[in-house]
Amino acid sequence: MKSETSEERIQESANGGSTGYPDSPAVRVENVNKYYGSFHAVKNLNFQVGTGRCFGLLGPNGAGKTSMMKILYGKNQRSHSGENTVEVMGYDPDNHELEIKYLTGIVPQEDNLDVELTVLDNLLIYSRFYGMNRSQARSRIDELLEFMELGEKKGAKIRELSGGMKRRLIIARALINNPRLLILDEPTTGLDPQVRHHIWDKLRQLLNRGVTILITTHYMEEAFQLCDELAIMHKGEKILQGNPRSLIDENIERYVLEIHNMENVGDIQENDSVRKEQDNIRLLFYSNSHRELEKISETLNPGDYYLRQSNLEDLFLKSTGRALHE
Ligand SMILES: Nc1ncnc2c1ncn2[C@@H]1O[C@H](COP(=O)(O)OP(=O)(O)OP(=O)(O)O)[C@@H](O)[C@H]1O
Repeated sequence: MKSETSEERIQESANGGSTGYPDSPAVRVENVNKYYGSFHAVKNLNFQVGTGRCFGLLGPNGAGKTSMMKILYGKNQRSHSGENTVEVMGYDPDNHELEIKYLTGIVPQEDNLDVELTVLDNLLIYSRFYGMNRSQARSRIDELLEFMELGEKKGAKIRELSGGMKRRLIIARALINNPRLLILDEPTTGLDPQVRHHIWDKLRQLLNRGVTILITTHYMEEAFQLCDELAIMHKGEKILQGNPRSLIDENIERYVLEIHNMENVGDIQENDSVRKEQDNIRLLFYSNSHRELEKISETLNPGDYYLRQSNLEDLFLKSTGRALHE
């Protein structure tokens, strides 16, 4: 039996909703598709997000990440082209949008605050969507502004805030109903490194409190730092999934020699243990043997190259290609 009143729903959300036991996934996606007309934007997607875990969706522009996220919170209808399942905290978004609204917090890609209103009024208006009374809302808002370190901006108009403050406020807003699942679509795009690190720290604190996080990002460092697991999408399809460290270890050579000045580079060939890649500004040699790459580097000017461990960005480019997508 589901809760009837908004207060009960908020309480239920605080207690973990319909999936308040630790082993059940917070999100389950099986064979999900999304068509826009005849365009196939999400293709047979499958993944699960464990309760209290951080799951990342990565992919080039147009890969289908936002389309998938919107399906989860009911802003997009999935296409029913075959047997498929979507469950968010145990609910199907097709017929339980309201329940999901009470259990999740959404940080959309765009800043959709009301610019004419103050920080406080933006949050108060949002609290009404959850049926919170004014005193309940005010104490929650104070708590959240303190958490996101925006207390001093309570009376400020939105247009007086920096980009970083607006993003922090949108995260605070998404937490107003004490959600068990937080969905963030590129939460730190365009922000300076200090704000980005600040937001990562807050997201880690939420994870430590048991909140489940689903995030899309174009920042590989962000995905590596935060995600227990991630899926890389390409043209609507999932092409890789796993723990970030394991994905790197299992899918790309350990070391890379990056050559930035290609003017004086002779014709270095790839061989069985060295793989060559090139983009407009760099020549890259990948190998599991540090020594092999060192040997190549000995033929170069010291300032022209960089020998390092390969990372998530190397894997991302290897798996989704170096050509522009959209
Ligand atoms: N409402 C829509 N109508 C038609 N096509 C759409 C619509 N929304 C998205 N698309 C298309 O679906 C594809 C996937 O878009 P989506 O926004 O899901 O990608 P994304 O991976 O989130 O990209 P980005 O990283 O740029 O945000 C794109 O080709 C996009 O143009």
